[in-house]
Amino acid sequence: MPGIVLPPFPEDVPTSTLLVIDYAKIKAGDPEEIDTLWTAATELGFWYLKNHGAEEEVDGMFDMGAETMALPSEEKMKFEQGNDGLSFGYKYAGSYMADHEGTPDTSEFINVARDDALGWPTVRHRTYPSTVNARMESTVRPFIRKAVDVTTVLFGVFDKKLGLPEGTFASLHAPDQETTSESRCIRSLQTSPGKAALAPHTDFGSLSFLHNRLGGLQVLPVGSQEWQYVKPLPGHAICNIGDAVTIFSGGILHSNLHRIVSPPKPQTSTERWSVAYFARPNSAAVLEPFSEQSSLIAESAAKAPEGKYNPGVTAGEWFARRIRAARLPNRKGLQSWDAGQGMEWQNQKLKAQ
Ligand SMILES: O=C(O)CCC(=O)C(=O)O
Ligand SMILES: [Fe+2]
Repeated sequence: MPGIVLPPFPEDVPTSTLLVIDYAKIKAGDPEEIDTLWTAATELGFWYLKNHGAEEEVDGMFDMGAETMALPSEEKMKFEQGNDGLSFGYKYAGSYMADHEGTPDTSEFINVARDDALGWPTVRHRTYPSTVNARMESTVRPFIRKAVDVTTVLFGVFDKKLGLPEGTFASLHAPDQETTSESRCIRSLQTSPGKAALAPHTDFGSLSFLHNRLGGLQVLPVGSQEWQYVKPLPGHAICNIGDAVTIFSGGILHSNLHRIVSPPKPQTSTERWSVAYFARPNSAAVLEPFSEQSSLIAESAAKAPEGKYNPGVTAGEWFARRIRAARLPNRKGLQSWDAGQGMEWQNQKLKAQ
């Protein structure tokens, strides 16, 4: 959104200090930068990423999101995700639960499957609104390609640090394998004070590459009782670890709880938009620690309570279960809320209320 001056992020709200990682240095193999990335990925599980080289594509994605959300509701609803565990397509605000009481969320999404964007014009999963199709080649595919490159480089660091054979994580995110990986544009509508626009959750997949212009994203660091804002920094992406990578690493890499609330004053009445890419494992990959390939992982997994990192499902099944459980029309009381929130939720449930 070039040219639009946004109100500043305030100085007087609790704010998380994320480490800043220089992607150019990571790519060049800088050992100090790699160590800082490792600290970020194993402690908070969130970090800023600068010099990622995707700014132009990200701007295009914000435009695509705005064009799509401006379509008449009945047009968007032709591409709605439904209640069967699919996340590609349009999600209307109010289709997810924002809390355990079943309050409707206030975030609207347009998600495009990696496989549909890379395979365009062949339809691999589903079709999309005209505004997405019009930008599939000029915007969506280039953004997804950049995001795939960035996440692949970061996965390479995780292979090395975890003592895994080179290419382990890359082959779990192979371009020729079916995946739930997707791009997302979000419009979050204002909520009443104290209510989330998107419920507390850990991300389902492997690694998220997020772009914010306004505040509203909050993290709940382990051991903290207080939600902390993540301040958007121009040109910096926000990256975070998802549950699948926590499982594969036997808990070494950390997926942290986060949520969206209304932007803090003086940003509150400005409409909030985000753009993201979610790298997720091949749908057929079984979610379990790579204990046989790495003694570090074996050691860490052995310390965890029985079954914690062995959900006994594939990445595709895990993902569909969580999406189904997040949908308000599928609500069956507290149980379905819990099932939708992910791994960290099980540990920090009480704190997050
Ligand atoms: O909009 C944001 O800042 C975060 C979105 C998010 O957490 C998600 O879509 O999983
Ligand atoms: Fe998230």
